[in-house]
Amino acid sequence: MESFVISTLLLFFLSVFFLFRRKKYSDKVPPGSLGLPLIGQSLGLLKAMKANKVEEWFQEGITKHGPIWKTGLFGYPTVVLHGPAANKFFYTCDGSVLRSTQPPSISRIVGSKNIIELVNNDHKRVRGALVSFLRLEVLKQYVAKVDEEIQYHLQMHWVGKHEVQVQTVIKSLTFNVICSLLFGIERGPKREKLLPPFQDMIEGILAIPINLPFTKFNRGIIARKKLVPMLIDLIREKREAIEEQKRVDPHKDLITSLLSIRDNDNLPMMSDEEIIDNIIAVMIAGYDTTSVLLTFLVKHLANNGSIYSAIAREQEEIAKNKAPEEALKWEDLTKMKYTWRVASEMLRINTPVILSFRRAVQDIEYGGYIIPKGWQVMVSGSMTHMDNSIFQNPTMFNPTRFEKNAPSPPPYSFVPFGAGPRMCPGMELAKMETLAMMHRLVTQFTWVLLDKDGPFKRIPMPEFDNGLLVRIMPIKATSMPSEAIM
Ligand code: HEM
Repeated sequence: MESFVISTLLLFFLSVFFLFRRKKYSDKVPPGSLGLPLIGQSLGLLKAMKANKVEEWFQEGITKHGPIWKTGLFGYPTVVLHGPAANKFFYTCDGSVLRSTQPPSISRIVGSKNIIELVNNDHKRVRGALVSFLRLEVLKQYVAKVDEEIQYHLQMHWVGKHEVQVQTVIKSLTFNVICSLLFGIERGPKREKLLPPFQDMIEGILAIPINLPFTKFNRGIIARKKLVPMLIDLIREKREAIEEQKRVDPHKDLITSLLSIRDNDNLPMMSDEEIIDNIIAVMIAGYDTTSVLLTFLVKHLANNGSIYSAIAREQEEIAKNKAPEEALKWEDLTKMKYTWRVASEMLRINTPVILSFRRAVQDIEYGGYIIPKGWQVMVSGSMTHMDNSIFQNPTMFNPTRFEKNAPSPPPYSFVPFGAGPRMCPGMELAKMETLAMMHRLVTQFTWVLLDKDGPFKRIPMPEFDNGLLVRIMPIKATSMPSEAIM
């Protein structure tokens, strides 16, 4: 209760403060209306997200005011920006000008030292440590490990089943890949113990931040308290293994890598607190995003026999040159060019992370306007993805846009993974997981949607009604359908 009262008072004082600053800059801030104090136009945006109409919501603002406009969102006056130049400004601005932010309720669950909260040198240091494991040269050696998790997943959730709730089960796959690859936790009771607090944390992050007993937010805070001792034990075990064995591969898993990495004075690059908050951040950042991409692909392939068949032909060609049980290798993934073009087009048309936020650290001049210090700045990558001056017929699903000889989209117009110093460090892992899963799926199954259009809401990540229910049919080893998938 106490924290609810404090948050309400804080928001009240913030709105009085911003009201005062609005007066100071009233002739220089972008056009638009901040709406009601605190609420602004948050309800309209949330409604548009639920109806999957965020682009329409944006377009309405652009039509009324142009590509730079102001509104009130989630307790803050907000400047909304649109276009590749705006994306460039947003994604490449120094942290001392535009700062990455999360609502305080999120950092309470994820931890105050998580990468999204960090700026300048601290951000560079922690990001460098994460990327030293998540970079392609290191990940390449783990293709077989990811593939092994996928094959186990298919055995557990697909083989012998008639119906599958795709999004629901694929979330368990992304959780298991993270546990295996990033945390080095083998399948079994230890991994299973992590899942309930992790799920409560995710729900807490997405919930209204009211900390009362039995609210989802409260459960998220309690879940963090349960998870942290487990992570402390894990860190202790890994540290002991490094000390005892002396020659432990620093790239054995992400935690071992973060513990092994040293600065120029041979001191640990990250404190244990930073390691904890950032493994939680990576867990959360890599869970929903990749599962959403895979779910959209399954949905699209159910409705589009020719794209399914083209992917299946590419994957069969790869499978033909391997022994039946042989694991996928990095070289196999490099041959999945068409499959990745389809995934890229899916990322364009159904961008998993649709809104990105920053906060102005100082008064900023942009596009002839002032963005006052403390105001929020928001872009939507999806808006440039759907801009018909950049992508012709933007609503048409057309993977040939990403062919080698097709003209590349202008810089900062295709940004499903963001761009600049905060560009997604998990991109290569997401790509690896997506390609390996598509290989295993199309070489073993065909499927049809049981919910006609596979509707979904953004809350804020896309959530499919019924978890995207499909009927699946196994493919006999040698009989690949040549055209449609029934
Ligand atoms: C299809 C899958 C994914 C998509 C579409 C995606 C998208 C994004 C986007 C757009 C950002 C930048 C947000 C901003 O600048 O405001 C981001 C950041 C981030 N992503 Fe991903 N992501 C995906 C998968 C992953 C995975 C698998 C991991 C971890 C293994 C991950 C870890 C992170 C982290 C740690 C950040 C923060 C980076 C920083 O602040 O420097 N992501 N992601």
